[in-house]
Amino acid sequence: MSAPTVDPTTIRVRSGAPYDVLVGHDLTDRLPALLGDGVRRVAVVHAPGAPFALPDEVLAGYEVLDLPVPDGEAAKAASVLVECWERLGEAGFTRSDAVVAVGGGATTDLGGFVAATWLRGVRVVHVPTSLLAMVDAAVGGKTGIDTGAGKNLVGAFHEPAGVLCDLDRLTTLPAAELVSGLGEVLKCGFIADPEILALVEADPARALDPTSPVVAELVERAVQVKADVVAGDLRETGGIGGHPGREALNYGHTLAHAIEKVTGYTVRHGEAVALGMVFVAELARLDGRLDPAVADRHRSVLSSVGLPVALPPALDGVGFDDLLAVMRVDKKTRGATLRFLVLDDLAAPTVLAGPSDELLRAAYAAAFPGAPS
Ligand SMILES: NC(=O)c1ccc[n+]([C@@H]2O[C@H](COP(=O)([O-])OP(=O)(O)OC[C@H]3O[C@@H](n4cnc5c(N)ncnc54)[C@H](O)[C@@H]3O)[C@@H](O)[C@H]2O)c1
Ligand SMILES: O=C(O)C(=O)C[C@@H](O)[C@H](O)[C@H](O)COP(=O)(O)O
Ligand SMILES: [Zn+2]
Repeated sequence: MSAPTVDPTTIRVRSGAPYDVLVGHDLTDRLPALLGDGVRRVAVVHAPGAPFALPDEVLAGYEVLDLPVPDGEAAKAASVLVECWERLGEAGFTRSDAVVAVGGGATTDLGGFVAATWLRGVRVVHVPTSLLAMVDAAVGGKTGIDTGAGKNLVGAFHEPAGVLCDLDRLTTLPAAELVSGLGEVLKCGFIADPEILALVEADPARALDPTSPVVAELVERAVQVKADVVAGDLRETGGIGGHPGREALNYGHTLAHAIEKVTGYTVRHGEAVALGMVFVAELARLDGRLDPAVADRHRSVLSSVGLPVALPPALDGVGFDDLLAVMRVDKKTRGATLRFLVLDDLAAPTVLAGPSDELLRAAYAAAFPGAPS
């Protein structure tokens, strides 16, 4: 059942071409306003199934090209992208037409990349359906697909014209996916807004209830963090005043992406980010920059909502060297120099460039005692 209709919270992303992220209940009928005037035809990129359907009345004013794509990470493949291009070509899709991507972060990443590449860029509006996509993937304009060498290695920056975070959609989201989304929410807490950590710590059960006002506040706060960061450094070229800029949003992601790749994407993104944050917290602690109590807070708050802080069975038999090999092709790597986002303190992210393999190994052993090297 939907909560009573109230005006959504509007978060403006003040980047290259400013746009709004709407957060609230019962918002689907706002889609035409986000698409804007002059759009006659929409290509709806969506995963299969009822949670990713848009009501007929919302699309009534448009000619609709239905573009179903595989569920989850399987959508982020070159073959799927090519199939979408073929469909757009057959339809004669023009620059006055628009893409609408409805789904989790994998769908919005793929749909955004379709929009970024077709005719060198057409309008896209995201309708994220997972917590993770609402707070992160659909906002900020990073789009892309995976390759055999790793995650998100091909992509483009292409900002949406608007983002519709209808919290009612979270009621069908599987519990494990909500938990995964909390991984990115808590990341925002560590890098920028510690009130997020306090909200979750005060009552973890409410953070796990998609109908609770706490979840609405967490979404709003995490979107605000992302909006602020990308407004300052849209293309990840660097921050100012010692802040790492957009790379801060990559907190925990260097190890996370390697874990996702070596496990064939069977570990959820937010789960992998949780493990990656436990790792970089130990890295920062061993490097003498992070108070041990803050490092420990990673484990406590992540585990309080059921995020993993110990290596899952999917990593059985995987040694640190296997992960290190994948981390060497991370986008933040420069030549042979690996770079990790770490914290000097809560809300004080910085880049640690070129840590020795010994330090990395020690941090991994401290984070995950007994793990194979
Ligand atoms: N572009 C970015 O800035 C950015 C940021 C963070 C993550 N990402 C990417 O996002 C992806 C992860 O996103 P995700 O966690 O949403 O995963 P996902 O898109 O794979 O969705 C996870 C699962 O949840 C299901 N689901 C989604 N919404 C649902 C709903 N309302 N009801 C029922 N089921 C629903 C999907 O069908 C899927 O099975 C990764 O590929 C990650 O790299 C991108
Ligand atoms: O928006 C960003 O910038 C991020 O880094 C957000 C991350 O949560 C997200 O997973 C992103 O897709 C990772 O980007 P990548 O450039 O490391 O592939
Ligand atoms: Zn992420």
